[in-house]
Amino acid sequence: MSAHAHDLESQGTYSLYAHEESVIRQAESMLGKLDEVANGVRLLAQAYREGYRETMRLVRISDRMQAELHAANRTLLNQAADLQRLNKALHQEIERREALEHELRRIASVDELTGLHTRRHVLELGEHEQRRRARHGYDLSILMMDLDHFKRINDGFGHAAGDQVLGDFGFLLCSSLRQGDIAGRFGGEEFLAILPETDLATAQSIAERLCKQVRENSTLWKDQSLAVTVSIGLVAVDRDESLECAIARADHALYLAKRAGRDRVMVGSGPDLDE
Ligand SMILES: Nc1nc2c(ncn2[C@@H]2O[C@H](COP(=O)(O)OP(=O)(O)OP(=O)(O)O)[C@@H](O)[C@H]2O)c(=O)[nH]1
Repeated sequence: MSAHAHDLESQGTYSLYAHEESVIRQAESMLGKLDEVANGVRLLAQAYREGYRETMRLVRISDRMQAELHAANRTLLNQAADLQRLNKALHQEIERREALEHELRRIASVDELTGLHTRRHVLELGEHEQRRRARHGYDLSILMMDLDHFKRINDGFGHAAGDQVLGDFGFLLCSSLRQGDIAGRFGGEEFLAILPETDLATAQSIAERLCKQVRENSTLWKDQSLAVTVSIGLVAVDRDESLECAIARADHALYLAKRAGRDRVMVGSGPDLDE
């Protein structure tokens, strides 16, 4: 025993296993470090799990958003197809209305029986002509015509025969006027012609010629020849006179033609002399 060991022993603190204890202490210290490492690994694993959970949450949100976007896209496509269908239907409806409007305008302006302008339309065109003439100062004449004893045609041969006579007169009137003249059916068997750039003398010769043509032509109706004549009242529209006044004067001249025996042309008096 060394003197030092002897001293320690004598003090009662000497350990026989000092070396082993040192090894154990080192091992314990290592175990402590291993614990620290294990704790670190646990923390890392925890962080990894949380990160993974967050990633999965984001993936789920992204999937949901994608599905929603897909659905929204499908809805938009459906809506676009609906809009296209609606647009097509609207176009068809617009076209249908335009055709209807066109047909209504045609019905309102063309007399079915004679192919001439209707009363309303011939008046519109006459007003337009009167305004044009007021600006440019050319002559303007009007003829008011009425088939004579027309009732006899209807009564004797039937309404359809009367319609045929009216149609034939419309055709004759149209073909005896110039391009630019305006002819309309004013009432049942009454007609109005507006002759722009035509003075009274020219209008009179046109009216006389028409009177003669009607007299010389007849309507063929079921192997029968239906003769008819026409009476005509004629005026030259005065400067600043309204179309309405001029028509009233022509109507009065027509009345005088009827009273004088029909089948003739009567020239109306001037607006100042006309009562
Ligand atoms: N067929 C047919 N007849 C019509 C039409 N519109 C009117 N009328 C007839 O025309 C005839 C006109 O007769 P009135 O007004 O007495 O005149 P009118 O027999 O021509 O005798 P005046 O005018 O005096 O020469 C009536 O019988 C009406 O029924 C029509 O669109 N078609």
